[in-house]
Amino acid sequence: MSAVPSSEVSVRVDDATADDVELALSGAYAPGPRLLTAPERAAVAADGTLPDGTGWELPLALALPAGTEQVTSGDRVVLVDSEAVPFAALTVAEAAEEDGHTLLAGPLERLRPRSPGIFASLRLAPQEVRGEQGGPVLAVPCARPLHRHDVDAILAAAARDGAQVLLLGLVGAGREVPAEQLVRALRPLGLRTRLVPLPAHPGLQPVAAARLAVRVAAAYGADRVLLPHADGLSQGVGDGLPVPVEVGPEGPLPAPALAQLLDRGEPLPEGFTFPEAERALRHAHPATTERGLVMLFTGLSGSGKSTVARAVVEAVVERSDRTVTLLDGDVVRTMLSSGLGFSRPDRELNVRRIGWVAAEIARHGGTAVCAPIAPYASVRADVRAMAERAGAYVLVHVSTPLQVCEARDRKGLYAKARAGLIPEFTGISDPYEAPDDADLVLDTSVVTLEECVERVWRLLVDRRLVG
Ligand SMILES: Nc1ncnc2c1ncn2[C@@H]1O[C@H](COP(=O)(O)OS(=O)(=O)O)[C@@H](OP(=O)(O)O)[C@H]1O
Ligand SMILES: Nc1ncnc2c1ncn2[C@@H]1O[C@H](COP(=O)(O)OP(=O)(O)O)[C@@H](O)[C@H]1O
Repeated sequence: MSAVPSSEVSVRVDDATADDVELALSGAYAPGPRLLTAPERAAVAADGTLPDGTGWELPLALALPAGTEQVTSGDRVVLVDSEAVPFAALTVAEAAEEDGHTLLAGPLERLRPRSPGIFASLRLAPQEVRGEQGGPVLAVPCARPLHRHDVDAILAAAARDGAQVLLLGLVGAGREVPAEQLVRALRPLGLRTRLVPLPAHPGLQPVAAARLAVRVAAAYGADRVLLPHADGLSQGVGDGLPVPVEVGPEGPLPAPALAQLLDRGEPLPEGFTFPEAERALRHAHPATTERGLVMLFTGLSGSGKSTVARAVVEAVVERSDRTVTLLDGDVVRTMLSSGLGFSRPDRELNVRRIGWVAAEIARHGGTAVCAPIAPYASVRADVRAMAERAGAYVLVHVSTPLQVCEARDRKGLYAKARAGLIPEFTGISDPYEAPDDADLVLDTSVVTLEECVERVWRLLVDRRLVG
């Protein structure tokens, strides 16, 4: 039995961290079920080994979210996933300050299983997969559909070595192709497929990411590994691991050319891929004219956000096949954000909610047009991140000067704000942080409504967001 912890806090972790913890707990990660200490992380980052010489790439630790009570060595931290399941616990061995964050290290233990997710039967622990087969195993870690030339190379390599093929569909957080589409693309190949929740690690160098995939494949029982689309990365693997065979680098259609055809919704070259792979790709990467879209109009009260946004919605509906939802300030504040006021936390929550709903609309291929003041740059950055994960994002700054907005004073609010009757009024007694990342700036004191609409439309046409 473990010692009684000095204190216990709960920390909600993002999906990528939860996936990493899951792999550490399942035995797929070389350091075992634990998060790495500062010296270990430094060694891993510097030369791809733990201090004891074991090869390892991932400097896995837990950043304590801002606002969480401080923890120290000996405390227990319960990790809660995005479905609110307290699935693991960390006994803190080290709490180190790094780049303004507290990074926690120490042993992990499982508290309860996480929701297995879709295709649960394909998600097995390394030891279960290792127990499934005899003889040599050629593993192929894949994060995107395999095309004909990949499959030809896989089958040739397997035949050469008399090996069975094991497709490891990498499906963790941040992956380009969602799990369901990857499985649909891989299944018809008739090869043994297992899903591994290895998230994308944007901080890792490509060589390190490739090595990590090879190590995880080895943990799943592979003695040979094939990296599709590896583009020379396998040169850097070595280290006593199965030497990966490479397909590639790109096959007959380089990735940028493939992306361009998908962007334009044009046909792929005859015989390049399988129908299921093409379907999966088009689903994950729709033509730009069919991709979800979030447009955010930001600006002072009275700047013209609602007026321009409404006119843009009408133009988009009249001129394109897009279906549009207008998240207008009034509707949002009476429905989605009813009860919220205008303090900084309330405004942040209001704008985040708008961004979340808009991103969901975009995720399903729709168009969301939003027109809140959205005065804070940090929250607009969050909205941009949510939207870009789901589709395209366009930020329009309606930059009409304060004096003009105040002179318009359609709702009589500026007069009240000046009289001190409305506290925290944007532009008068509350800040507005003008964006420096706007795609378009419209000053409605000098640009007519018709011209505003045409400028937005031209931007959409230039970006191929409307056909
Ligand atoms: N204190 C204060 N500051 C700014 N605005 C105020 C305030 N109190 C009420 N209103 C009215 O609320 C509208 C702004 O709401 P938003 O949801 O767009 O604001 S925010 O993005 O959450 O900051 C805004 O509407 P618009 O004129 O359409 O922008 C105002 O009419
Ligand atoms: N070029 C223009 N574009 C948009 N609105 C304009 C323009 N010129 C004048 N206006 C007027 O400015 C006011 C803007 O109000 P509104 O669209 O509700 O702003 P917001 O949503 O930013 O508070 C409206 O009365 C509108 O008729």
